[in-house]
Amino acid sequence: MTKTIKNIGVFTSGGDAPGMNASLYAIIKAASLKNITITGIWQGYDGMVDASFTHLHPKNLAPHVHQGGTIIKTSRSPRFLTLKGRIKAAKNLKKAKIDALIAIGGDGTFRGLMALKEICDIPTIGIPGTIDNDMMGTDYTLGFDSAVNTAINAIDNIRDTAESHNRIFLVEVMGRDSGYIAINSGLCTAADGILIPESKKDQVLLLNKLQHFKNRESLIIVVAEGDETGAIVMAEKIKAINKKVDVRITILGHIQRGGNPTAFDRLLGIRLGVAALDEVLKGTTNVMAGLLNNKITFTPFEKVVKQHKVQTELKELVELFSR
Ligand SMILES: Nc1ncnc2c1ncn2[C@@H]1O[C@H](COP(=O)(O)OP(=O)(O)OP(=O)(O)O)[C@@H](O)[C@H]1O
Ligand SMILES: O=P(O)(O)OC[C@H]1O[C@](O)(CO)[C@@H](O)[C@@H]1O
Repeated sequence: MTKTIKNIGVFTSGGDAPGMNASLYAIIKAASLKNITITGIWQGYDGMVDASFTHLHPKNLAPHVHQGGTIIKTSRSPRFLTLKGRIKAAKNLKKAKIDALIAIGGDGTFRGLMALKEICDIPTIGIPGTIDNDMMGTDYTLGFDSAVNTAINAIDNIRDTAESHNRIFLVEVMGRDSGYIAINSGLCTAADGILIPESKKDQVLLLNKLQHFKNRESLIIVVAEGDETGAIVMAEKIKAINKKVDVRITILGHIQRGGNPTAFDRLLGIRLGVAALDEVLKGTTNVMAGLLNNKITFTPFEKVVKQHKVQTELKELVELFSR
């Protein structure tokens, strides 16, 4: 028989992402209306290993819905990667009478929940929270839309100075293994080239175009962090084939992880938060709540692996606009 769930542990893990606070708020608000206690676990898996727990009330979260980051903090926890660390975490959850877990994080976070399952039968549900948008089982991850908008604003600013000097700018955007931020921000800023890890053709197209480039106009090239060469090496390649070009590099970095979440990310966080809560209360376990074709869907963690493929339609757009 499924154990009655009265106390749910909630945590954020991996890279923070705008929309995490909105999602936490939704979970806590919905839980309070069902008389369910929400225990916040500080700093991701580190808080589980250290028994760093706190009671959360909707009033704690409502003033933070519009803010990026995560008020209960996050971590990449090497200790939880060890069996010793996970055994300690499982004991702490039991001692704190936590009956179920909701985790907001990326695919690494869900791998962590699968590892925990081997030593502890607590039900777990995941909410995709990463700016990289690199997960199966959802069209969008929390924070992606906000990160893309941040990158677009930055690239728009760079465009002004690039135009004024007729320079080539290589703008590196985040995405450890994924080109989604580069594709969306590049297309929305009319970039002249978009380099992503999922394509091998992109560099060839760009270098062909730049061979005879005269400094009579500017060019914006958006490069994904996870691209096989990256912005710095690419700048060298460009200078090697065309000595006349004036190239500058801007690495946007963690600026893309912060800032207020967009309306899309706030609403996504709220929808997935409430759906995750309802589903875990039904006794469902080891699934991630996602949004597929604008419908809430639950996908087993085993299938939520890094998504290295980009839709053909988007890839074709990248090639079209890189010519
Ligand atoms: N195989 C695993 N076994 C146990 N724990 C894991 C495993 N993989 C990841 N974790 C835990 O999950 C944490 C978060 O994973 P990771 O750092 O990969 O971020 P993520 O959730 O993928 O988010 P992001 O996409 O923002 O990087 C890790 O620091 C580690 O503590
Ligand atoms: O938090 P860290 O360790 O700097 O991680 C940076 C990585 O996290 C991500 O921002 C995803 O959260 C990647 O795009 C990036 O490569």
